[in-house]
Amino acid sequence: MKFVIAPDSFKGCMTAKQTADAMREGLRRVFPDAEYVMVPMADGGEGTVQSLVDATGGTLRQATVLDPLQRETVAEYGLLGNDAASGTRVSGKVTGDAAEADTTPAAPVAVIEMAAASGIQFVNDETKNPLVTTTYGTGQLIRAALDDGARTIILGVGGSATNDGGAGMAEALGVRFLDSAGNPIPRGGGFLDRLARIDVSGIDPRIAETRILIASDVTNPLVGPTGASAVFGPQKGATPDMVERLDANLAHYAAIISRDLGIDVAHTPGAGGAGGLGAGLLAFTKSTMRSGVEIVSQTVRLADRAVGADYCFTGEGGIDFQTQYGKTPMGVTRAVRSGNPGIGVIALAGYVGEGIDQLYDLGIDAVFGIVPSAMTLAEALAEGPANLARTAENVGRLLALRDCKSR
Ligand SMILES: O=C(O)[C@H](O)CO
Repeated sequence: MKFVIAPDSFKGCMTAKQTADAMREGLRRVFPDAEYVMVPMADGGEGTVQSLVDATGGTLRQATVLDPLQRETVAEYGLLGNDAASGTRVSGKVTGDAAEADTTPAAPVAVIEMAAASGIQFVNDETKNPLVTTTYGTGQLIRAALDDGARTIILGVGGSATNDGGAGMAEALGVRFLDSAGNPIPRGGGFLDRLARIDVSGIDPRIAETRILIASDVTNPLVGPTGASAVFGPQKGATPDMVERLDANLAHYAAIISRDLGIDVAHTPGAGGAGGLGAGLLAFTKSTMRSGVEIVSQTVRLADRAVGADYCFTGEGGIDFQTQYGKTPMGVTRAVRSGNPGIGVIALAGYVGEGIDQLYDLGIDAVFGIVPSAMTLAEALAEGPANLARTAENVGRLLALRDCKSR
């Protein structure tokens, strides 16, 4: 028997690696001699750095950067390791779009979550203010990864405190945003109306050799009623007046980008991710926007690793109808089925919500909740690993029975 174990984290309870370990522990009680292919997963959101570092035997790195309010903080990012896919080095070899730009095959691949430097967790009800928050720290993280030699960067976009169109990120990489007198404008989305000219002559030359894979959590455009400011501004503290001002500023920013760089970012799907960081990345770097779980699946070569497997166990803290929209269990299902159409896919979750029957139609064979009885959230979190292992064991018992009967 061969199992692929490819879950996301159970947020607040277990990392993806701990989740995978608990699943394997349960299955091992039934199938002690089975082969287990361990692939901790993520969808580009929180936990992506940890999962990819764990999946590839990579390293966690730290850099001192500015948080969204321009206070110094230490943020983590990752460099992928060599043992992603059955010992095959991942270095610079993300298949698909990234491979084309991979001018330095031996260069490490970095993984960054923008929220590590510019996330909403850095502000509170008193300090959140998307007029002034900046993605400068995300640019500093990119720089740190370049210093490490990375020329392919997987960048998780989302969970931000910012609405600056990625101008802060670009500034940290050497782009200058100037007013009509030729002076730099202040950082923050509230000041982009002062932008008269963009000067890219000082951009870090390594950016031209670097492919950035944007793993965005949304497909919203930069501006308009479904844009960054209107949809995500309020959660960052924007009042209706501020939303209007921020949206107008991003439209002005997009117009100057179009005039000075010849790139249209106003309406590109995903450009509105993380307060328009998606737009800034598309404008100032060699970036490609992709589904986060697809990027992660390709990076760890999940489809290849599922060849010959009987079952794939995946899962996430919560599973419901939204799982079909780019969440890890769905992405894992697509990836393993592409390499192995006959594989059985079983999803385990802490919470099972409405609409999971849609997932059956999309290829997930069965979904199981792991909580055995009514309990508080604190209890469910504390007992998560044991509950998960027990559920995996019980599903394993069913599989063993089926196996036995079919013989
Ligand atoms: O950071 C944000 O604005 C949201 O997560 C959407 O990307």
